[in-house]
Amino acid sequence: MSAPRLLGKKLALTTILTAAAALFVASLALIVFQFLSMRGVLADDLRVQAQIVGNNSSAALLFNDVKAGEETLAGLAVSPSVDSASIFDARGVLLAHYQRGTGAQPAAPDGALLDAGYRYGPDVVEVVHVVRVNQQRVGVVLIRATLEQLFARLLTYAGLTLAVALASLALAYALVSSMRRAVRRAEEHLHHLAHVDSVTALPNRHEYNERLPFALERADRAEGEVGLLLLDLDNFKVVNDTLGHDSGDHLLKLVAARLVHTLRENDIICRIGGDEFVIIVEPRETAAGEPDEVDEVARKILAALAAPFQVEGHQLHMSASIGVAVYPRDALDARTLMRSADTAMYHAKAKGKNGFQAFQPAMEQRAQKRLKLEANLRRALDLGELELHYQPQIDVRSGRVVGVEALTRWHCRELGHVSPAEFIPVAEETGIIVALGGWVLRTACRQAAAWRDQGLLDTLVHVAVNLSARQTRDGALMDEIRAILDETALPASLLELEITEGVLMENVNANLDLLHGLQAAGIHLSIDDFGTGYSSMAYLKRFPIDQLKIDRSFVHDVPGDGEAIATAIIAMAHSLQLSVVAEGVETLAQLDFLRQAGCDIMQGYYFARPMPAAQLTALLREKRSSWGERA
Ligand SMILES: Nc1nc2c(ncn2[C@@H]2O[C@@H]3COP(=O)(O)O[C@H]4[C@@H](O)[C@H](n5cnc6c(=O)[nH]c(N)nc65)O[C@@H]4COP(=O)(O)O[C@H]3[C@H]2O)c(=O)[nH]1
Repeated sequence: MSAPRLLGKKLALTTILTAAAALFVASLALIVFQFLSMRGVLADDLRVQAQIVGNNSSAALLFNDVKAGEETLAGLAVSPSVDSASIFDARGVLLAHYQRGTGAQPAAPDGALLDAGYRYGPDVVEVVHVVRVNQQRVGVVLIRATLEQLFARLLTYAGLTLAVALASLALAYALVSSMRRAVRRAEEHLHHLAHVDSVTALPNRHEYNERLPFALERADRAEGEVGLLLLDLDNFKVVNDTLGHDSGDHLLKLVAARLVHTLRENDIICRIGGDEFVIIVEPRETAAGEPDEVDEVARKILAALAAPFQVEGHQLHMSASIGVAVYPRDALDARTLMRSADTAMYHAKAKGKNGFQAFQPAMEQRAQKRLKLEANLRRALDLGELELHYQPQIDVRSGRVVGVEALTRWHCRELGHVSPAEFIPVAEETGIIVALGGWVLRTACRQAAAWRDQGLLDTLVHVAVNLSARQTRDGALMDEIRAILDETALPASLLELEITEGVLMENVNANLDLLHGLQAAGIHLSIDDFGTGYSSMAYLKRFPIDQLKIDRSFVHDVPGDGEAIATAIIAMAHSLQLSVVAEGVETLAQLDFLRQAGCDIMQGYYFARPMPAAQLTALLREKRSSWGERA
């Protein structure tokens, strides 16, 4: 039995014992009081009877009439408590006597009794009455009553009192016990709510916070280790957003059940929030050469999650990213251990998800670097450190510039030149992208409007701007774009928005609404990095898009391994009446292959690198139609 329960039981017992003692003392006082009052009533009654006998026996005393005296006393036979009664004359000589049953004849009352008029013995009451005629004492009546009957009644009374006391004690005990049970149930329920996750029935973050230090203490005593695995489901948000929260919860339950089924009983599995789980593993000692047990657990989990989940009629493929940190190797306390696992998890995500990463100290340095980058990025806009460069897109058939892609450049005072591939993801995670994306849109539209005003857009049909995932989720995006187009007076048809295939597929339904809204506004839509986001023809048909951009990685591999994919993408795009842009074209061989495969537009270092607006303005002024040659 647990210590608080034992204490609770002891407390209840003490309460009951105290109540019993109080009841006992109260009952005893009641009984004594009852005894005294009953004895008082009896004495009063005897006094009245003695007076009556005295009044009736004055003649007998005056005439020494024994018979008359005895007749008077005989009347007392009706009083069951009267044991004996006697009449003495003035000299103290017995005149008449009445005795119930057998008993010794009493002596004449002594002076003390005569003075007091009554006397209590252990089991008798004696009452005397002095008989006077004309103020002369002619005799004394002595009545003696036994207390036996009073005791018998007192016994019944005490029995009743005891029975009532015991019954109330039993009732009190039953009440206290049922109250204790109710309180215990309430406590257990509260404990359950506070420590157990209501969706998966796994221990929650609170419980995790309590259990991890214990595991670390055990490891200290046994000079062992504790592995902490931080697991984050990949793209769980997509399930929540597309199938609804009930399906999301259902999936979490299934994931939890699979974890429980896969792991050992003494591994502690907790859900610490959203789609995050932690597993505390206390590994056995592994011999040299044996695989690390904690890493093995991570592999087992990934394998277990690989099979699809059936959620309300849908077959869902889930994966997870796991960060692993080991105490005391990677951290010396619970908080740092969690931070290390988190850093490792972040790296697992960055490495393409569906994998695990064990913590390495270098990761911490990278995390510090990232923090520095974030702090600088927050100031970049205000300090005017950002600039847009523009990279031309060339129509393969006409050799003219038909578009430019706006790409952000950041020259940080502290960190020097930082690549957008590095800072855009940070801007995404921190939300800075909302302000940054707005600035890019406004600057690109302003520049395009300026080129238009200068008559430089005769061949240029679009200025392309990248939209990040966070921006697509921003409900205010449509209004912001409209406001920017109004402000810069740029026709919507000159603006092209590029959304990566991965972002588009993250939340198909919400993005469909957004794309329809953008299309209705007359904005050109292009899918960036196509071929990497697993979208199917069925999805593509549903999206109101104008153009696909073949991902750089495939272009890099043509001629060669990328040929089949590039050809397939071009064929598929054309069958859907979409134009195709190949990005990252660096060589003549790539250009030739893509031209022959039917690619419409190309972009890459072969033609021109991204350049500042002024430089592109000069190039546009030349109105060159020979972009097909090198820039
Ligand atoms: N190796 C090679 N690379 C070429 C060639 N031609 C162009 N590139 C580079 O390829 C990237 C094309 O942009 P992206 O796919 O949209 O990929 C972009 C885009 O996803 C993101 N990004 C850049 N600017 C912005 C922005 O303003 N907003 C958002 N949301 N993302 C941006 O950062 C990514 C990287 O941008 P950059 O470093 O400017 O890199 C650019 C560009 O400089 C080539 O022939 N060879």
